[in-house]
Amino acid sequence: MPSDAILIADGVHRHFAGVTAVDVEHVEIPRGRITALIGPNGAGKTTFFNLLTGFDRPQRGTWSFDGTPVQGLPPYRVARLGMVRTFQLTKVLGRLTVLDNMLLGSNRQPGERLRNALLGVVWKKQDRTDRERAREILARFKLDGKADDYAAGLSGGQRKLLEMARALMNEPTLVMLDEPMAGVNPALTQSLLGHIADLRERGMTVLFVEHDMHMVRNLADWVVVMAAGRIIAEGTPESVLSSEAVVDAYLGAHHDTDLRSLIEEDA
Ligand SMILES: Nc1ncnc2c1ncn2[C@@H]1O[C@H](COP(=O)(O)OP(=O)(O)OP(=O)(O)O)[C@@H](O)[C@H]1O
Repeated sequence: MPSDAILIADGVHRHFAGVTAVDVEHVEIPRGRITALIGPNGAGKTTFFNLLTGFDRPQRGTWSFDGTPVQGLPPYRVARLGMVRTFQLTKVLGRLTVLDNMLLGSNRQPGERLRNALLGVVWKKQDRTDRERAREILARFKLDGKADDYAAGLSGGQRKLLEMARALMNEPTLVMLDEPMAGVNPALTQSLLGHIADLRERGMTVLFVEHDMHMVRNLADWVVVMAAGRIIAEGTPESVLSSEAVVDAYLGAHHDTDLRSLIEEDA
């Protein structure tokens, strides 16, 4: 599918003391689409996310985002280019308010904030713009009523929503979500699905890691499968989920998602 790729990675290799975590020869993520990165536990999905976004360094490999080489850049510079990610375990700060968590997502650096604070009027204008944007996004995620509450009081699902909302403060073009549904109760699942689909409607590209095959089926335009660090298959959800290699990769790892029954459901 990727005739127009927003992210292209080549020869990315990361090992930890003899264990190969990531060994990706080549992968492309299509622009403006939702791509699911799936694979059994320990396949290397989170490590690959960490490498791409500068939170970890590979032993070798190159990748580019929107034509710009990104390898070697620290996370904040990757984010400034428009490539943002969320974490499997949310990094929401409980002792800050929901609104302050959002302001931390703004791509202004603390130093920049300080410098601008000394400039008075300029800072006030930028701060007001950031706050307006934060409230606007919170309203979209139905968290505006909680803007002044401590984030510690949010449920697990609301934290996931807040983390996604915060990622949007940077006006990203690529949003990478690491297991957005993990720990989310069924009441919020539908709303999260809607928010992810909405990102695509707004022209963003989404790459998400997920174990829930119903979600992959419902949401993804394209699926990339990892096993033992390598990309073993890619294609549309229908073709990938009926591939024997994919089923073997999951069942071989005794994965809890019963892919075989999902496939039989379709037959
Ligand atoms: N910091 C680390 N030190 C040592 N080994 C690591 C480290 N991070 C990851 N690994 C190893 O790398 C491999 C890939 O792990 P990773 O967490 O990327 O897989 P994953 O596909 O995200 O798994 P899951 O679906 O369970 O989150 C595993 O064997 C893991 O034990």
